[in-house]
Parts: sequence; C-alpha cells; structure tokens
Amino acid sequence: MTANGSVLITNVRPYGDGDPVDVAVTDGEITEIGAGLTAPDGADTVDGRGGVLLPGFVDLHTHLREPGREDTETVESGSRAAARGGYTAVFAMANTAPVADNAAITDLVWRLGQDVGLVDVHPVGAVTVGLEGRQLAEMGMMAAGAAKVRLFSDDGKCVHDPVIMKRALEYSTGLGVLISQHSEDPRLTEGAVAHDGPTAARLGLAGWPRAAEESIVVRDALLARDAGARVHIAHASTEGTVELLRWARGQGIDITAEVTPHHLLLDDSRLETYDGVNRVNPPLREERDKLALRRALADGVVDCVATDHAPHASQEKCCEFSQARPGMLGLETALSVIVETMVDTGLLDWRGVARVMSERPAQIVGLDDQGRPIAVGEPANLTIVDPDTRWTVAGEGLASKSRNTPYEEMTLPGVVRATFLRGRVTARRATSDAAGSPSAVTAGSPSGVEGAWL
Ligand SMILES: NC(=O)N[C@@H](CC(=O)O)C(=O)O
Ligand SMILES: [Zn+2]
Ligand SMILES: [Zn+2]
Repeated sequence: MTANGSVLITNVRPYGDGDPVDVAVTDGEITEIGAGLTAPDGADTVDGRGGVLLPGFVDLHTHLREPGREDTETVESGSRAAARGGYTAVFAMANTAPVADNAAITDLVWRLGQDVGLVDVHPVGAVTVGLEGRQLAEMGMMAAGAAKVRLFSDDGKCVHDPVIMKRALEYSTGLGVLISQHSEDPRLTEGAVAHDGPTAARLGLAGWPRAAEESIVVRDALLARDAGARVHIAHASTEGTVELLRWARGQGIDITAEVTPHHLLLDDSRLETYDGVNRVNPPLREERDKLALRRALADGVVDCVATDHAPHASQEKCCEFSQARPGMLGLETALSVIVETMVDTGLLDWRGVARVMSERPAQIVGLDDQGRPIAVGEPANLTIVDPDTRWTVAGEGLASKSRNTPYEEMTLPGVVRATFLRGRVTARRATSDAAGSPSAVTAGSPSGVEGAWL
C-alpha cells in the first residue's frame, strides 16, 4: 500500500457549480475548500485551470487480462489507462487464465493493483468453477481473503442454468456480496456475431436477438425476488431490458444495471465495414436501443456507466468479422463518450455525471471510500475534467497495451486533466498553454506538447 498524498488543487469547480475554488489535501483527505488557499507543507500544486472537479470514477466492469494474457493488458497498463480515464477504482473481471475462481487468484490481482498504486483494482470473483456454469466457486473464501471480493460474475459467459443461478443468489445474500450477470441465453446466441436486425440480415451476419438478453434479465429478476437477493445486470443493451428493469423496480425487486459507453454512442450501422473492432458482446444494437439507454441512464432506471474495457491483440481483431474476438477498449474514452452522449445532449449535468460514473457504482458494491462527496474530511479520490477541450482518439497513444478502440480518429469532447488517488497524482496532463484557452489535444502527443501525459 502506497502512502497517502498531500496536494493543493487550485482553480477547480466542484461538480461544475459556481466560481472556481482551491482544494487542499493532507494525508489523502480533503482538509479545506475555499479561495486563495496555501499549499499544505511539502505539497505539490496542481492547477485545475477552471475545470470541473468530480469524485474519481468507479468502473464495475473492466477486463485486465492478468494473469494469462499479459500481452494484451496487465494490471499495471490497465491501471494507467484507468487513471488517465479519471478512474480511482476498477473491478477486474474473472475471465482470466487461470480463471479468478479462488482466493489465490483474487488476492494476487488485488496485491498487484496495490503495488502499482494507480487505482484500486478490486478483483471480481467467478460465480462458478472455471466459468463453466456447473459448480459454485468458493465465493466465501474469496470474500474472506485480502481482496475482500464483493462482486462476483462469470462475465464472458452467462450463469445460464437457473438452478445454479438460484443457488448463487441465495448464497450471495448470506455473504452480503453481489452477483453481476452477463445476460445471454446461450441457445439463442449460438454462432451469433451481430445484433439480430435488418443490418445483420443484409450483411449476412448471424444474429443475436434482444430476447437472448431480456429473457435472462427477467428470469434473474424473478429469481432475485424469490431469494430476497440483489442482482446486477452487466452491459444492458436493449430497449426491452430498460422496460424490464423499470417493471422489476416497480415490484420492489433489488435489481441494478450498468450501460457501457459504446452502447450509448454506437449502433449496428457501424458494421457496414465488417471491421472486427466493432464486434462486441452484447452486440451494438439499433438507434432506438441507444436512445432508450440514454434516457434510462438519465432517469436512473439504469444506475451507472461501466466500461466493459476489453483489450484484445490486433491479430484477434484485424481478421474476418465473425472470427474477431468480441470486446472493445473503454477506460480512456468513457468520460468523453458520456460528455458527448449525456452532457452535451442536456440529459445529465455534472452532478449527474458524478452520480453515474462514481457515486452509484461505489454504492452498488458498497465501497465506502469511493464516490464520496467533495467535502472536508472526505478521501481525496478525485478527477479534474476540462469540458471545453476536444481530442482526437488514437489507439497508438493510449496507455492500454491493446489498440482496439472503436473511436479511432473520432474527435470527442472532454479531457481528464488529472486524477488523484487518496491525494496522490495518478495521471496528469501537461499544460504548456498557461492562458488556459481551450485547444485540441491528441492522446499520446509527444511530451512537451499541450496535452501530453506527464
Ligand atoms: N464484452 C465482450 O465482448 N468481451 C468481454 C467479455 C464480456 O464482457 O462478455 C471480454 O472479456 O473480452
Ligand atoms: Zn459480458
Ligand atoms: Zn465484460
């Protein structure tokens, strides 16, 4: 565990409200908020340049590929990507090799994350042994380990056997942990590579129907109801899922859900090029799903944003569409996609961004040191966002070890200027432009140039 930091953050607007203030941090905690503060003893000063100060983001759905596929991402490279994306905590999915279905693996991932020290990496434990859907994993042992695993998922695969899912939910309630379901009826998606709609039909791609997701969402809502359990829906992707979530909430069922940035911005019209970078599970849907998901995130029916950051090697993505591995990068572009789809459209203000990217995800998994108010006495897990600068995404310049961003060459609004984990700077952009006027930056532009990462 690395020491807590002291820093003076100047010229920032908490939640984008009011006139700029300074925020003093000592030993990892916010000690003072006001105008014209002086730096705590020995502390660094970070000029926020009038940017929006938000609680550090929390990602309930990240794939870090360690152990097993360190060629595509490691805890270290993924942590750096997360910090640059404004994150202070991420949940690393269990579909590694070997699978994180025991406390030896989950504790290893936790320790690797703490040693890197850029973001709190909370391992997700598998629900079933080997993600095979047959035998429950030792959830209790993982929860009792150093990693204190609190989120379990077979993500990549659905816990499709209803009897296993029922038992897992009952068990999770006793342990006080949460199950995140990758909702996919495997019989309905055999061979499927794209959303089952007119585009896939025209392109000759095997279709993944909305019902494959929605039938599991409603089944699990009913299983959670009867078990008196909570359940979380990973990567909600359809208009029907939104309706089912609304219905289940109305019944008093304890169900929460996340949506990915890519399902808010992209749709299956992207598939025309047959570029494997657009293959993802669940698939990019249609315009009306995208718009329903945006509205649901704004009104709280979908609780939060989760990246489903899924790094893959270029040889796994640059091939025939149906052979490409599903999944896309997300950590370093999530904030910008949320600004584009939710802030610039008037659906969310900055308080809303704090809610869906930090507060709600922290509450859902019960992290008591994340998603906290920006107030004296609170942990300094923070991010500064410059909402007026646009940048052009280039996979080449990202901190991730992989390049499979679907936003290559897109110009997006919103730049993370700096991220703080318990008061320590974990990511920071250079500012050669002292006047602070908005300007275009490019990810990974050469050092010394505006926007480069220090
Ligand atoms: N989302 C994806 O398309 N892929 C994920 C697995 C998953 O989230 O289901 C992966 O691990 O690559
Ligand atoms: Zn999944
Ligand atoms: Zn995933």
